[in-house]
Amino acid sequence: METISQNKAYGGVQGVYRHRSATTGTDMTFSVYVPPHEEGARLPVLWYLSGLTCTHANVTDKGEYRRACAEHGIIFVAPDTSPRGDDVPDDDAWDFGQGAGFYVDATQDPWSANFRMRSYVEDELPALIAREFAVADMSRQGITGHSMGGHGALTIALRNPGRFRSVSAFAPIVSPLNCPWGEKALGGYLGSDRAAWMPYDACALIADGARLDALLVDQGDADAFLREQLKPELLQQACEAAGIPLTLRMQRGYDHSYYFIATFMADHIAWAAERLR
Ligand SMILES: N[C@@H](CCC(=O)N[C@@H](CS)C(=O)NCC(=O)O)C(=O)O
Repeated sequence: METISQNKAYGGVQGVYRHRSATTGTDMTFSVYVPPHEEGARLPVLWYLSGLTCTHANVTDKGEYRRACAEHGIIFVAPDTSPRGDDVPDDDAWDFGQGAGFYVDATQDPWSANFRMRSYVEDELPALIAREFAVADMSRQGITGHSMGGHGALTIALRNPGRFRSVSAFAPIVSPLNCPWGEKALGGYLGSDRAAWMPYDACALIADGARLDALLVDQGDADAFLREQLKPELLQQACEAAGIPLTLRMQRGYDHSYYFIATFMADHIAWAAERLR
């Protein structure tokens, strides 16, 4: 692992790191904020998965998470959203290819060689964090994310029961089976057999028996993607039918941007802190 930058912030260290990923076959960049702590302390880890077009840098620059992470003693990890590079397949559209990995392991050519973000985020990066950051207590993990990253957070938590004590999301894609972004991405990465998409659909996973202890979702009602892509009512119905306690907060006047995320970031960190103590 190579250190790209380290800056003191709120008494802790905001770092950006790069490593060679065996999973994606590319270099991958991610950011980690380690709050101030006593020597020898072990701190919980909150994963933040980003949305379409993002790298680690969007939330690192605009997410305003460091003050709350320092207050609660939480490590904040932000991976990239896809493999990148001149040798990596891409698409002209902003919602497919590089910057749009959808946290799936692609099975279709030409994507399957590099686009393995499920395995990267579920397996390789957690192992690297555990190895390189002695302060990280991997028995206390939480996960959150935005939009495509909210979809990633929900599906990864639902597929890995017991791993995340805290789950939340900002304006998540809740059912890729039922929105244009999802149909395009999962169709492209996984092929036309929709049964293969099921492990990547939060609502389908819940209908199939997957459970969460609790879930916090913030959604702006002025989000331009709300009605066509995000459809929180589908998650609400799935959670109601399954008895999953969902706190869905429709936030009046907020859009899809990092101004919205930054406004409610401290609430999500407090939500995680309560469950990661
Ligand atoms: N095409 C627009 C819309 C895509 C969009 O809103 N992406 C969200 C995630 S789904 C985002 O966080 N964009 C980057 C940013 O706001 O910093 C863009 O390129 O930003």
